[in-house]
Amino acid sequence: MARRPLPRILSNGGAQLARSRELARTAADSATDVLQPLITIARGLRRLAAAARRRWTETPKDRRGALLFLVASVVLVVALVPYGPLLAVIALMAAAAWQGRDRTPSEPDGPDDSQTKRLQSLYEALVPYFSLAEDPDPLYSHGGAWEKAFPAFEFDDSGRFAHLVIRYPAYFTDGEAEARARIEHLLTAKSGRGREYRFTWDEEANHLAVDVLAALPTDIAAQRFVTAPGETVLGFTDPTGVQRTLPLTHGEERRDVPPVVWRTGVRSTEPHLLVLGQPGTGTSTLLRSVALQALHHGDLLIVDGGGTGEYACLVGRDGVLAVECGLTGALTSLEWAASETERRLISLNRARQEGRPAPDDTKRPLWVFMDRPSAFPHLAAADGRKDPQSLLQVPLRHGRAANVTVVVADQLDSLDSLSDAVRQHTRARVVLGPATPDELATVLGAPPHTTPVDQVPPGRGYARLGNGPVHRLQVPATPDPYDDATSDAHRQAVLDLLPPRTTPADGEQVPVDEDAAEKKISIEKKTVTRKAVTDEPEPERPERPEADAEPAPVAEPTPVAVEAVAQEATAVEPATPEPVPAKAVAAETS
Ligand SMILES: Nc1ncnc2c1ncn2[C@@H]1O[C@H](COP(=O)(O)OP(=O)(O)OP(=O)(O)O)[C@@H](O)[C@H]1O
Repeated sequence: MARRPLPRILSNGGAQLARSRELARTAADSATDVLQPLITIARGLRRLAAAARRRWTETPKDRRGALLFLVASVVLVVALVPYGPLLAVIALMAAAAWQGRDRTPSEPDGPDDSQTKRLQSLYEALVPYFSLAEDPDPLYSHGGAWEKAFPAFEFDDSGRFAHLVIRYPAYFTDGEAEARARIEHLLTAKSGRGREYRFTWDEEANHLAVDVLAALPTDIAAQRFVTAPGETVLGFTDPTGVQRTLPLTHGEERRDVPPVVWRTGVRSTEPHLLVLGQPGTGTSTLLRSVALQALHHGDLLIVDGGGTGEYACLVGRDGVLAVECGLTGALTSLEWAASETERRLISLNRARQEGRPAPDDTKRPLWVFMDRPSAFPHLAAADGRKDPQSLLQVPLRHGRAANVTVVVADQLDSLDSLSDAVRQHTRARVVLGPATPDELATVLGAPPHTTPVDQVPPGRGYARLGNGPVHRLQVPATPDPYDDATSDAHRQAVLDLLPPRTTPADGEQVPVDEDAAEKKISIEKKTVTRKAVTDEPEPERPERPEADAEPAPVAEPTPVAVEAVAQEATAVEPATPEPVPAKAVAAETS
């Protein structure tokens, strides 16, 4: 369908609105300047009237008659005297102007003593970095004047810098990352640790601006974000970093917050996501948040190497194909994801060659989430089986065309254990929790322009989409609703987002004995093409396509409606009822 252009007000409305707002502000400023005397006199008259009213109410009732008589006599005398009324009006205006003058004490010019000491000490600290012995007229010298070096500064209420502009000599090597890092490190130490600063280097003007960043909001709970299909909110950032805001609800309150939006799908330039962080910094929470958003438009497959059951709330939900914690389940699910990617590709290629639009069974996004893949390799090696991570290669390499998105999360120090495919194809990156500038630069491909701090709340970090800027990030609170430590409000927010349970979670209703449970195949009533995922020994599969080769042709599965079938296990009479671990959806390829 041909796309119709947006109405002008929507396509460039932002710029027009900003211009109109600027014009209105300028007009208001000019009007205020012109009308200033009138404003002052009006304010004075109001104050005089208030004083008169106060005087009248303070006067005892028995003396009000005398007061009234006095005022009437004065008015009469003024009326009879030549030019009396005119002189009275002039006197009244003068009194009003005097009373209406602005009485707020003027700001003291320049910094106070303690602020001057801070500026001088910072100046001295910068001397070794910004001076050369051969410079005949150094901007920085011991005992020199800081006034020339710091053209603008602001202090906060605690007396620490809130904003500072630093001039530096043209010979300072501001193009070198190490030289900049040294200055940024020094300024962070001298301006107060524990706060985040943004450094803006103006290489043309030889200026460095330092700004203290406000903390990102940590009180945003999971909710239905206003986004288009294919857009996922990773979290929230600084207003200067992005062009857009999202309307959010926070209890009764509504507010607009700037989001970091990640776009997936065939047009995405960063179709897969890698999340890294120290333990306990919120990587699983981010995956849960993304999963809840993905469920609105797609199907999900979750492999949890951590095995802490953090995705249990998703088991059996409409659109959740499988939540796997064990090695066997992970392998079979990911095998299926790889072959489904191939099937979609083949189907799409065939349709394109025949001049048909993309078939319907390739359009619904498929999401593959893998939390802690680094937990599997040694298990797989001990068992003589392949590392599940290797099965991500096809979805990662060909997923974009096939509408398959991969999200991987792991611990920061496991970066080396991630496969080449994961590292090459996850161009959307997030690092959560404390990280050194080097670690951030390694993962994100560029250092952030803000100082990382040591103490951060969970869900705080940095995000970078492809070659874009590095954003500060705060992930919305999306806790595990089954965790006892979760607050009621946050638990309810997550539960409200969960789709209904269409597949009973294994073990909820089907009591079977332990041996039988090993053979249990779960059930599903979907008509989407799916491959059976079982705990049976993995069947022999055709070779996976090599990195750059075309996907190996596989028999194209046709959609099959799979009725709820309890296989094998249900025939066994349960000796001891045991919950069965959640297993994947069953379906058949033909
Ligand atoms: N964005 C967030 N807002 C509020 N709390 C959060 C956020 N992210 C994580 N938390 C809290 O921090 C704790 C750890 O979160 P989570 O389990 O997601 O971290 P993790 O990095 O996956 O840890 P692990 O490595 O142990 O699996 C949880 O109690 C969680 O509720």
